[in-house]
Amino acid sequence: MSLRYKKVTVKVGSNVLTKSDGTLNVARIAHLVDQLAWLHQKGVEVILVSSGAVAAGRSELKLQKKLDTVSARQLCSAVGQVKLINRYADFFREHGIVCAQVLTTKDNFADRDHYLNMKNCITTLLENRVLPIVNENDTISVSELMFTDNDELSGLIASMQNSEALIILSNVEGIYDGDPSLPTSNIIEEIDAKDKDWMKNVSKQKSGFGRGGMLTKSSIARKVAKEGIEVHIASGLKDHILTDILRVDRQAKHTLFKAEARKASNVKKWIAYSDSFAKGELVINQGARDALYSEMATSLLLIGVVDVKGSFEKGDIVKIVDEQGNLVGWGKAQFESEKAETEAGTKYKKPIVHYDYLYLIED
Ligand SMILES: Nc1ncnc2c1ncn2[C@@H]1O[C@H](COP(=O)(O)OP(=O)(O)O)[C@@H](O)[C@H]1O
Ligand SMILES: N[C@@H](CCC(=O)OP(=O)(O)O)C(=O)O
Repeated sequence: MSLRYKKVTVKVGSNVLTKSDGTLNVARIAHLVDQLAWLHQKGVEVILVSSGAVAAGRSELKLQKKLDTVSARQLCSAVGQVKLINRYADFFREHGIVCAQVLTTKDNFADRDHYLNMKNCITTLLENRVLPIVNENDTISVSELMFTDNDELSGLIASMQNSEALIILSNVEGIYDGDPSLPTSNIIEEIDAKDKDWMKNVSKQKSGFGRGGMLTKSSIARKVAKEGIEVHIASGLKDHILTDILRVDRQAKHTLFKAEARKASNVKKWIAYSDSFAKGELVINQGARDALYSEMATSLLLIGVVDVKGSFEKGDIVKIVDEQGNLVGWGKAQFESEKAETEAGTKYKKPIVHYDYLYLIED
């Protein structure tokens, strides 16, 4: 019996791990661990991104007074993460597997050094046959600098670790072609990452304990699939779902985002997730935009830059927008903002962003 992948990132949403009364669904966690352990024993490298800390903490605490959102999140996650990780550790131990807790914040990916440090941490765990369990550190995350949700974090981890697949387990069977609560809606079984049409059916609606909803899952899934990683969105409430997705002799109804054949380089992957760390902005004209989107690998030259906003140093990430303010992509600046400003619109030879350090969002 063969398996589809040898290296996967699995993300589990809060609603899979909690019951409707908010308490941890211990039987569900045990069943997920059984499947993850089976994969681990078959030699698959697994990284688990698990939500559920806030939900687990909330059900444990009897709050004496009403707290503001930030304090409540800090308190609940600090208490809940301990409960959650202990459950995982106990269940994995029964399978003879050592797991590890990796708590992170968006800041830990801010520059290339931090990013590579995080990558090294997870790689070292995997090399030592330790199963990493990653979660955002909500206790110390600053609201404005948080991941939208753990879907975004799992996309980043899958990309950073060069996983072959990202499996997102939620409380729905996949992406529906209409309102998920209507009997007339059906699961879209396969999505081409280039296609956008189906997105109109995805609403902002989210489940009881979820943070981002299907909308973030969808856009992250597209982004990750375009980097050459297959993305499966499936129900974590279904028995054997993980093993059914990985075993070639099994099938399970869910949504698959087909990976694009072209694989992005490691540096481009890092830049793809660096939007919130951009220090400045380059406004480019239509000609430059067309050149960047042409079939040829093209660097951004200053001749096509009409405005330089903000202050940045050589090596900083800059945002690239068109004259209408639409986002074109991000890149690593080859020189500082002052020089870019002076030379903007000129035939200055050295590109402000080299193609190897340029990530374009598609239109
Ligand atoms: N077209 C759609 N197909 C599936 N789910 C959808 C769609 N539009 C909105 N949703 C909502 O997205 C929810 C899942 O996202 P979320 O609440 O973030 O879960 P999780 O806790 O797993 O991250 C579903 O429970 C559903 O209410
Ligand atoms: N770090 C949070 C995760 C919040 C979150 O993204 O939840 P979800 O949308 O259910 O994946 C927690 O552990 O509660």
